[in-house]
This record gives sequence, C-alpha cells and structure tokens, in this order.
Amino acid sequence: MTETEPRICVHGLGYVGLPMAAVLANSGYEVYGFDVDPAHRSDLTEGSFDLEEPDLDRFVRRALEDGLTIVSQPQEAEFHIICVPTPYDKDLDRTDLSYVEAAGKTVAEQLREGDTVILSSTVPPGTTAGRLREVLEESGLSASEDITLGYSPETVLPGNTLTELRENDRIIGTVAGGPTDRIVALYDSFVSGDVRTADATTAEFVKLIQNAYRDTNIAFANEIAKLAHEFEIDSREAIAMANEHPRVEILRPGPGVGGHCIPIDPLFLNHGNDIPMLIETARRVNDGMPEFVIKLLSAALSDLEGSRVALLGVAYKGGVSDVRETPSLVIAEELLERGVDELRLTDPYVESDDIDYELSSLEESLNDVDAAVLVTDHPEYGALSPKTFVDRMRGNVIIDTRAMLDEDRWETAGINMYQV
Ligand SMILES: NC(=O)c1ccc[n+]([C@@H]2O[C@H](COP(=O)([O-])OP(=O)(O)OC[C@H]3O[C@@H](n4cnc5c(N)ncnc54)[C@H](O)[C@@H]3O)[C@@H](O)[C@H]2O)c1
Ligand SMILES: CC(=O)N[C@@H]1[C@@H](OP(=O)(O)OP(=O)(O)OC[C@H]2O[C@@H](n3ccc(=O)[nH]c3=O)[C@H](O)[C@@H]2O)O[C@H](CO)[C@@H](O)[C@@H]1O
Repeated sequence: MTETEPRICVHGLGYVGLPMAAVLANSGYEVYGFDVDPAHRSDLTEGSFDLEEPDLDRFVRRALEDGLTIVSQPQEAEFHIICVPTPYDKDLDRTDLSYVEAAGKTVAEQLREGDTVILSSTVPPGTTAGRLREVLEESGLSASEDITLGYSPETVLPGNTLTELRENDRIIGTVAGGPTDRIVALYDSFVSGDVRTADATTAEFVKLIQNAYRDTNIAFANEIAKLAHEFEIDSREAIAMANEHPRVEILRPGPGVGGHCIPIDPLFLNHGNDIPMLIETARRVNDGMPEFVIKLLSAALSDLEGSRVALLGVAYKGGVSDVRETPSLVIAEELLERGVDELRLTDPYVESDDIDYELSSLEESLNDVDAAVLVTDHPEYGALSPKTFVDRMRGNVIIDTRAMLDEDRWETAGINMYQV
C-alpha cells in the first residue's frame, strides 16, 4: 500500500459494517472500525466473537490482525462509511433515523475539506440528500462544494455474506451532482460485479424496491399456497408445473417472511405518500402466514388447548442463526396464547440466549408431543427420518411449512402430514 492510499473509517460494525470494514482492510486499506457499543468493540478487539458464517469469521479475524483497527472514537479519514441501524418505528409509522443522525454528527466532527461520506444503511428515499446532508453541513462544510456525499446500499444475502459482498453489483449515488469517481474507484477495488452510478435518492430507492419486489413475490407464492389448500391441490406440485412456463417463476410458499430487511424495508416506501397498495397488501399476506400455519395445525389436532407441540426451527430462514422478525416466534407466542400446554422449540443454529424460550435438542423436543411443526428450512431437516418422530411423539401430526419432507414416505411411516 502506498502512503497516498485513503484511510477509511467505518461507523457501525454489525452484520453489514463489520464485513465491509474487513473486505476493505483485506484489500490493503487502512481501516478504522468504530461502533458506539463498547462491549462489541472489546469483543472484536479481543477476538471473542463467533460469526455464524465460517468463511466470514476467518475473513474478519484476518482483517483484525492486519489493516482493521477497532477504535473507541471515530477517526479522521478520507472516507467515512456509515452502516448503522435504521429500524422502523411501528408506533410512529416511520423509519427511525436517529442512528443515522447520530453517526452523521460524529462524522461531522471529523470532517475535512475533500473527504467523502457514504451512507450504506437502508433508508427512505431522500435521506442522504436531506437529513444526512443537513447534519453533515453543521460542520460548516458544504456537501456540494467541500465534500462528496454519497449513498451505496448493501445487498448481501445473510448466509452468503462474503461472496455477495465481493461479487454483487453496486450502485453508487451522490448528492448535489457530486462526483462519483472516487467512490466508484473504491468499490471497484474490491467488487468484481459492475459498479453503476446514479443520484443518491435513486440508489436509496433501488435498494427498497429490490426488497419490496422479493416480498411481493413471496406473498404471491403464499397466496397461491392458501388457494391450493382451498381447492385441495398440492401447492408445490402446481407451482412446479406453472414454473415450466418460460415466463413464470413463482417462489416458495412458507410460514411467512422474516429477517432484518424484507419485512421492514418495503414500509420505507410510503414515506410522505399513500401510494403503496400492492406492496402493503403483500406485507399483510406474508404477515398472515403464521396464522395460516396455526389454522392447519388446529384443524389437524382438532383442539389446540392442552396439546403439546414442537416447533422445528426458530431462525427466520435455513442455515442462519438470525431470529429477527422470525415467523417461528410469532407462531410460538400465538400457540401459547391459544392454550397449547407445552411448547418445545429446537434449532441447530440458534442459542437460547438469543430468545425468550428454552431450546431443546431435536430429540427432546419430540418426546410425547402431539404435533411437530417444521418452520425453518435448515438443510439438516431435509435428512430427517420419520422413525425418530414415530418413536418419540405421542401424536402423529406434522405440519411441514417448507415442504422439505417426502410426503409419501412420511405418510407410509404413519405420520399425518400437512404442507403449506
Ligand atoms: N443485516 C443485513 O443483512 C442487511 C443487509 C443490507 C442492508 N442492511 C441495512 O444496513 C444497516 C445496518 O444493519 P445491520 O444489520 O448491520 O445492523 P446491526 O444492528 O447488526 O449493526 C449496527 C451497528 O451499528 C452500531 N451503531 C449504532 N449507532 C451507531 C453510531 N452512531 N455510530 C457507530 N456505530 C453505531 C450498533 O452498535 C451496531 O453494532 C441497516 O440500515 C440495515 O437495514 C442490513
Ligand atoms: C432482494 C433480496 O433478495 N434481498 C436479500 C434479503 O435477504 P434475506 O435473507 O432477508 O432474503 P431471503 O432469503 O429472501 O429470505 C427472506 C424471508 O423470506 C422467506 N422466503 C424466501 C424465499 C421464498 O421463496 N419463500 C420464502 O418464504 C425466507 O424463509 C425468509 O424468511 O434482504 C437483505 C437485506 O436487505 C438483502 O441484502 C438480500 O439481498
């Protein structure tokens, strides 16, 4: 690395910021990683963390050995990249931008003429050119003349973070017609995908419509599953056949949509307008899926009250330990409210500390239950054997929300199978 190579300060070292800081450090940049959480900073400094994706874990550890310095105060740098949370405040019906504002204020204290600031958090369109610009300009520097202010969304898929961080195409948007070349050069130095440019508001919008698109498509699949049930049709068989058409590609029905992004980001689109109808309806369809799963279960058991039920999988999707917005916990809460006597939860990836429920092993969770509900499509569940269930359960009902189990084989083994 030459002395002219820019220094980079990454603000917020969570799911997005930490891999970003690591990829920059491993590309040869001098990177400062700042997070407001002192416990998180010291865990990173001492190496006492365990990222669920092993390749990512090794990658971050390598960066921490050389190139990435965890700092307790933001540092002066030629680039500041902001990756802080942007939760949706359901009571106020708007995005909580307080973390972006707080990060903007600390960046403003370090800012010098010629520096570049890039927001990477998911935000409502207009945030970078609006609120963030105002906060940064409190430094006395102008976003149109003295600094470059840009937005670049992160699109990594949890479970495949490292590959997507390096390979996904990127969009770089700047405000006030600011130059994109420096930011493009930075991303080009570690991204193998295409790097495209736009204005910041377009870049913010693109990120939101990508997730709204996915949410809407999953909602379509879920609605098809409910309709198929009504007509006593196997939804998966029908979808597979429909997908043989060259212009049809229906996604997989399931227990609902979880995760940190897809159930939240579409809500950012109705800021200052009441246009979304399809997008909001899709949200409602997906949020209604836990109820559909419970409907299947209660029909199969005839009485939920006093029953014992095992939920297989707590994470929001297969192969990850993330429980944010997971349909599994919605189902759990609702089942307890409806009088289920004993509820067992099991998950090969999730730790008990991360949820308000005790976790059991798969085998323990099945002992003497009336029904098991497969909620998460963890790859391990594809290899389950009906014998384990028949030997341990007192009932014989299985709701397979992901259609992972071979219906004929399980039915032959004496299981009453229901699929979403
Ligand atoms: N998780 C994903 O897969 C994903 C993917 C794409 C985009 N996003 C978006 O990226 C943003 C960050 O998400 P995340 O999942 O990394 O969040 P996260 O909660 O995992 O991490 C955010 C980190 O920022 C820190 N922080 C909060 N305020 C700060 C401040 N003022 N200065 C410095 N650090 C601060 C927190 O302590 C935390 O460690 C969000 O807008 C999210 O919607 C997330
Ligand atoms: C546009 C897009 O791809 N965005 C990705 C998304 O990442 P994600 O992990 O949230 O996305 P999914 O894997 O789609 O899972 C979401 C939920 O939908 C369920 N599901 C999925 C497919 C299906 O056919 N049927 C389903 O029921 C699944 O189980 C889970 O609960 O947001 C990130 C942050 O913005 C992005 O960075 C990342 O690119």
